[in-house]
Amino acid sequence: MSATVQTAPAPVIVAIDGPSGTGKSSTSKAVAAALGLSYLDTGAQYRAMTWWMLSNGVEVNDPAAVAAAAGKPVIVSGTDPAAPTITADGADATGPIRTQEVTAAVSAVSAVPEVRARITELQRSIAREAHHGIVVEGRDIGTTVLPDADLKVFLTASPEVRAARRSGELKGKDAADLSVTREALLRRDTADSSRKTSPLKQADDAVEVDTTELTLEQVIECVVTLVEEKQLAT
Ligand SMILES: Nc1ncnc2c1ncn2[C@@H]1O[C@H](COP(=O)(O)OP(=O)(O)O)[C@@H](O)[C@H]1O
Ligand SMILES: Nc1ccn([C@H]2C[C@H](O)[C@@H](COP(=O)(O)OP(=O)(O)O)O2)c(=O)n1
Repeated sequence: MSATVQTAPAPVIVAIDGPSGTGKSSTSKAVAAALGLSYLDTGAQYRAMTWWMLSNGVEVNDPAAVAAAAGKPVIVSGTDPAAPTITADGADATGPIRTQEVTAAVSAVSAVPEVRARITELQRSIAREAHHGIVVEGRDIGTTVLPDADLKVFLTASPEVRAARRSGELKGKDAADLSVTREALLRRDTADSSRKTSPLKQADDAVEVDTTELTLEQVIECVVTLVEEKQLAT
């Protein structure tokens, strides 16, 4: 009698990059939940680093001061897509990292090479430890952090649609009008795309998905299909 040996499927690594408001977080969480994978929001890590610096009196527009402090905070990400968490030195950073103050400072902090080196190392170790696979979303995942990812997706959408999505989220909190949100978003795109160290950029082997005319459900379905196709091909 011959025994059939069942081998667990190899962990799948999915990189989802793109500018703000294209749907990276919503899509990545849903895809990870649907496929039983872990989830990592790398933007939350840069935001947590920025929040820690602002809270600890580091001059965020002084790259030398930011570089000197980059090794100090202990940043921990919980990777359950149903309840992702983020802490800095043990303090819950979930709420504070979404303030306008952090959003306005995060591009400057994340452009500093010492910050990127530290957080990139953290991201790679989280991906290595994800035994069932992981969806990692950010700006430089496909190009720099996980260049050997099994699937790379680059989400895009028109600036108008992205601003409308963001401003829909802000209502009742930091209500900013649409044009202010649009300008802030485009400023951040320019800063993130033009920095020297691992700028926001589509990887050569990424699949581009323009979400302008798609519902969130359609984007999720499209990415789930792309992951399943990769899994079947290996
Ligand atoms: N395809 C879509 N259609 C409509 N709204 C969307 C779509 N994708 C995302 N959203 C909404 O837009 C907002 C920003 O999405 P999010 O996933 O945070 O984007 P990102 O992580 O790229 O900044 C959220 O409120 C989300 O629900
Ligand atoms: N892999 C990453 C992820 C984010 N960043 C930086 C640049 C982004 O403007 C900020 C915030 O990222 P986040 O994904 O939270 O931003 P949005 O949700 O798209 O507004 O962090 C980065 O430099 N590299």
